[in-house]
Amino acid sequence: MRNFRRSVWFSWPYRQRLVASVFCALVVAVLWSVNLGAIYPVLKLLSSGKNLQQWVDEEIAEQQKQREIHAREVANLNFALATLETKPDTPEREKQKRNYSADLARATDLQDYHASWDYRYQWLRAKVIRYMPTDRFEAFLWIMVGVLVCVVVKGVFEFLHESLVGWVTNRTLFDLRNSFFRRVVRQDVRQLSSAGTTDLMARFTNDTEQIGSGVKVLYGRVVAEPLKAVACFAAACFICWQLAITFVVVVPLALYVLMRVSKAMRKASKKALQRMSAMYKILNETFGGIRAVKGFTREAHERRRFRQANYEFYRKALRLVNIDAFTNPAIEVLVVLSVGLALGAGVYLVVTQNTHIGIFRMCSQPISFETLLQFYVFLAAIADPVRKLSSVYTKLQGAEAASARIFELYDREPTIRGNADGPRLTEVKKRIEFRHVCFAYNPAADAPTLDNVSLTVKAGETIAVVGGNGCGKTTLLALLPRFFDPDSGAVLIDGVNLRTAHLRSLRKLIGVVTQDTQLFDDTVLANIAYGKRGATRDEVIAAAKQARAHEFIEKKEGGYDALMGTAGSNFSGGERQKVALARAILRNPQILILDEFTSAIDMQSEIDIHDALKEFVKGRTTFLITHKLHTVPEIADRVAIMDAGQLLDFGTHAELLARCEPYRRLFESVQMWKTDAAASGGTKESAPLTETPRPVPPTQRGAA
Ligand SMILES: Nc1ncnc2c1ncn2[C@@H]1O[C@H](COP(=O)(O)OP(=O)(O)OP(=O)(O)O)[C@@H](O)[C@H]1O
Repeated sequence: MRNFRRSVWFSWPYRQRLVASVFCALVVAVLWSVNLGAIYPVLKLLSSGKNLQQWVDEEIAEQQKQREIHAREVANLNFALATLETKPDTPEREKQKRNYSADLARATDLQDYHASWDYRYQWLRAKVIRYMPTDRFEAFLWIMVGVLVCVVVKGVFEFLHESLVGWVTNRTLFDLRNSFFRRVVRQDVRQLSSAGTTDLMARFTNDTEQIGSGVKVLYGRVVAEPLKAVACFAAACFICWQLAITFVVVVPLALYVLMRVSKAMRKASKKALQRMSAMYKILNETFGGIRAVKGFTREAHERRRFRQANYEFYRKALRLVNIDAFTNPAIEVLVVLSVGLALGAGVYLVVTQNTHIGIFRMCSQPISFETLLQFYVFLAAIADPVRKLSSVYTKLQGAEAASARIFELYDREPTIRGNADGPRLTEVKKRIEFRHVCFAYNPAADAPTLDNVSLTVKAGETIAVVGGNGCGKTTLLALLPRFFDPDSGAVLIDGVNLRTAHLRSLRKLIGVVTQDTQLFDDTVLANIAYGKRGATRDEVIAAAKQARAHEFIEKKEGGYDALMGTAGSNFSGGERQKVALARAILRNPQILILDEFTSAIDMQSEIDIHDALKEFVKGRTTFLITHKLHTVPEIADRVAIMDAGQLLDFGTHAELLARCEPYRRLFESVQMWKTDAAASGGTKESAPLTETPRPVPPTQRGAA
């Protein structure tokens, strides 16, 4: 339960409310046993043929009579013992002395017992029964009214208890979710992509809900139900503690059963939560990619996948249900066994009117039928809270499994640290340098994604990064904002190793526009303003104009206040890219990374955007990943050509055309493709780089 204890710790700030809830539970427990205790006087009224005053007076007289009898017995035994002391010290005298002493202890005990009951009846007579009507039926009605009042008061305290527990539970979850979010969002890209979005969502929703049920039963039932049981047990002990003790002999067995069940429950809960995560994943993939599903008519395939995941969850959930279902009857059998043991002993005492069972003294005087019945009512009343507690245990185990999943991620320390004391980067003065950089997403399994890449870019340059699919262009530039750190080698800005630099200052220097635009379900205005904290509407509009987005935004119903939909789904791919570009422009970054940012933009807009960019990139260092090589000469100062994680060559367009065979072939093929497209009606907008260039020997590589 270590993990669940950590979840519960989030309630600590609200301990005062918890204490108040425990007080309410205590009042409820006391009133619960008081109500049950009303059975005894009612039985007495019915069975004895006397009113309450007569009954209590008779009881007082009886107790006093018994007390006097035992007091006389004590005096006689004391006298006998004193007489024995005067006789010679023989074994016979010692034996007699022992017998007398035992009798004296018993008689003193009985004298005290009757004295205490005398006192209790006297108290009852003076404080309660004195005010009761002498008519038996009227007295019964009074008792019933008393019970009703107790039930109403109990109801009020029950409500307060539930309400306080509900408040603390929800507040605990609120804080836990916030804290969990804070911890997770700090983690770096590699850690978050390994967890997977849907699994994370499942942990935030389903798992925290499960913890919520655990916390609720902990503060609700785990506190209130034992208090009820304890109150009833105390009342049963008040009647006859020896009989009550026989009730608890089964407790070790019950604890053993609960322990076994808890272990099974914890395992089953963990598996069920994992299956639930898997189901979330399929739902997310299917509905997130619904166009692909429908376009490729894969509904049946998705249905099968979902059915399988759903079936797996159903099986695990069924196991949970079975364990839970087993707990209740098992505990009930044990409770009935305990009640049966205590009741059996009580019935024996009533039937035989004995005070002993074998050598054990069970009570000081024979038990009446009414007393046994009242005793049984208290024991039976313990069964209800105990039964409720048994299901609590299974819930707590579920919460432990969920907490384990939450804290597994919660405790993960980010590998990329903020470097609060590191040098702050405010601008790029001289150069950005990739120095012998090697990187693999999974160093144990994969070949390196980047293999000894060295590249030096002067401040203010625009660099086109080109190469075939999967050659490592995006990965290389992801090292710049430190989405990842190189496995070996270093990335430096003006000689400062980025590993040591102040992370926030570094990221503030950079604006990124990716092909996958990553927009939020908010207004256009909010999406563009995301790039700069506190941006005004005018600034947003100016940025949108530069990104050639203003026109289509104005045409949209709602203009800048139009909602973009989930991941910008209310807008076309090209429009989304223009909004993402406006966001980066608004940030006014020193370093601009444009990763195939015009892949979905039409030819005319692309020409417009390039015109705008020519102005915008002045004074900034810009990296442009592109497959559209025909745009390279007009916008890029130099070109880096990559293949299979290696830098093939680096130089100006003219230099590469002259010395880099793969680049020349690529460029020529793009030119040919463009000419063909123009001849066939010009329907093709731009020429993609389809051919992966062959590596050239290192001697031919351009120096950085
Ligand atoms: N998160 C990831 N985990 C594991 N491997 C990855 C991950 N992202 C990319 N890769 C792999 O790393 C290699 C380089 O990917 P990268 O995205 O850098 O290529 P790219 O040159 O930008 O490709 P493209 O032109 O298609 O965008 C690819 O083989 C890709 O499969």
